[in-house]
Amino acid sequence: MKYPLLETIDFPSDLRELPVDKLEALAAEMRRFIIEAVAAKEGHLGASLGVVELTLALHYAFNTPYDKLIWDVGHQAYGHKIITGRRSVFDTNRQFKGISGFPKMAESEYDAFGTGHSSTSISAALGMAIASRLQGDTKREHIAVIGDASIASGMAFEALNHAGDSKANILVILNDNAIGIDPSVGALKNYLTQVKTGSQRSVNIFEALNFRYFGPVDGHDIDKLLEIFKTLKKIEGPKFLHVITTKGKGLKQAERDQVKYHAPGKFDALTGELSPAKEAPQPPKYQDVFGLTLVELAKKNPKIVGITPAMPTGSSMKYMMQAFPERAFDVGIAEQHAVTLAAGIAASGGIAFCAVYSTFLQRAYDQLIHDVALQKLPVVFCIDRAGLVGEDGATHHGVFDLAYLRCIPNLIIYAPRNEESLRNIMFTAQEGLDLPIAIRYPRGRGTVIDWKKPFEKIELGKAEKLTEGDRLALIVTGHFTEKALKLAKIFSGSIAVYYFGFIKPLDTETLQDVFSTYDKILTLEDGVVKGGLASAIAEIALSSNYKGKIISLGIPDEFMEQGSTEELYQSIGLTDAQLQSTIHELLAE
Ligand SMILES: Cc1ncc(C[n+]2csc(CCOP(=O)(O)OP(=O)(O)O)c2C)c(N)n1
Ligand SMILES: CC(=O)[C@@H](O)[C@H](O)COP(=O)(O)O
Ligand SMILES: [Mg+2]
Repeated sequence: MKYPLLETIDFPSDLRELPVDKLEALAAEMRRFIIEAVAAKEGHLGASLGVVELTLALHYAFNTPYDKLIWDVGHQAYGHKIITGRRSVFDTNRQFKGISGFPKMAESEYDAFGTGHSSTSISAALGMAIASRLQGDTKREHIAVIGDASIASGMAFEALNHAGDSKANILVILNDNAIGIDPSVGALKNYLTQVKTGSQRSVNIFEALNFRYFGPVDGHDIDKLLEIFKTLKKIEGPKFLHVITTKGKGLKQAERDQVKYHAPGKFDALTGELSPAKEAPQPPKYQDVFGLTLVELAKKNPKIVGITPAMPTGSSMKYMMQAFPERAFDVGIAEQHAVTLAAGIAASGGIAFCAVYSTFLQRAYDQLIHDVALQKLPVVFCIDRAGLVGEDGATHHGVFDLAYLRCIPNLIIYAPRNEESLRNIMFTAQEGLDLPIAIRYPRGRGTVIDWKKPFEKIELGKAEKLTEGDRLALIVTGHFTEKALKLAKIFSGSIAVYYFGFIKPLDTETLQDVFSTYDKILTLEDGVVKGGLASAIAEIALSSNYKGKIISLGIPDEFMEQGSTEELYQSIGLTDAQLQSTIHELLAE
């Protein structure tokens, strides 16, 4: 047997049959299992390696699934999945039609709450604890395992504030490894460092919030964890356990380069070395174009300030942070704060470029409306990971932004068709706007660009006709414009491609031309059709009494699961080949 102990554990009930002295060996097997699985299939590595002992100790000591265990973010729950009925399908982790890379209630009764976005676990656990109490069950434990970066988020603080003033049976376990995806930031991080080094002698802030505080304890010492859990199980009410772990524990490279090995892509399971990069020259990532262009612009424009909530590497804001440490801020997992901080900078004459993943910007919706748009503060939102993101799945796809932004007055919304137009809109925005702008672009690489090409100012609100064609108007936005151009080539002379970079303000003049010329319009976008570009066009078509046919392609009205973007496109008819046959049918009508 490759994993003699692990293969005997299908569920936590099996685990609880093992003598305690076997748990360390089991932990070593679990670690090896995770390393082999992630090396081959990719995924989040460091976080799961760091909580192997904690995972085993929790399921050993507590009566899951009766006791509720919630993993904050959930990217560290691979070990949990492996011992809760999913070992045999773990090779499908994050794959199309496979298991999710995050806890998911529909997947297992052991996944007490679905996660993916951070800092929700304490609120959810508290809600469950209140419900248990109301149902007369005072014995059930409700456990939130939350990382040091995630606990610094406002939402986690709101929950601590509430929980500490309750009698709820809640155990908050702070898994402190001093890093998020990038190094943790902020005063709380400094405080936690002082607690760990013993230099913090004043009041314990968690005790001050009325939690029974335990720790700090070595989170890789199973015996110690079990001993503390024994004590904690006897205590009713809110409890807080501070656990110290090492992210990437057990794989040398992952411990050494914790940022890279957060989600390292494919690597050699034996050596830990990353798979070599592809040899063929590749177009740059949108993220790098964003990050390097920002530095280029900031060199000339001292008003520019960069902000990212906890994603300096992912968004490439790190380039600005390296070049201008005084003018670029990683504010931690604090999307709401990031947006209002940007509003404050704009209110005082600065030009704030706020880089946020589309899915995480959902957190800051009120700030967008109330603090930015209502006051016409010209913040530049660089909305990264717009569209389908792939293997992270439903929690992370950035498909709602066009719909949720389009209804906000005063907001300009632009989706560059390639990296060159991303550079040009950034240039245009920093020249000075009267209104805020949201620039949305996808994860990954686009087309080859000429970095030396001088910037060109983009005319706000203007659509472009990119190809001539007499039978069908194809209205497209964002990076899907490349798809549209390929189609125009195939159906040469038949399809007129209109690139609507601006979803708001919408170029109604060009639209009227389209309405008066074509009796068939196809709209194409990588966002939800309901509320996005398609809806914008339909609204004007209705008010213009357009009598032709409009077909709208994009993300349907359902949550898309995980898979490669190509597999996901295939599942909704958006591959190049499927689009070609759709157009073929349309033209044949
Ligand atoms: C609201 C939100 N913002 C950003 C992220 C991206 N993100 C995922 S994991 C992570 C870092 C989490 O760090 P920590 O809580 O310390 O857990 P660790 O990875 O160290 O186990 C971040 C920023 C997210 N999932 N949710
Ligand atoms: C768990 C989480 O939220 C992040 O690690 C996320 O998976 C990052 O996504 P990117 O890989 O697109 O930066
Ligand atoms: Mg951490």
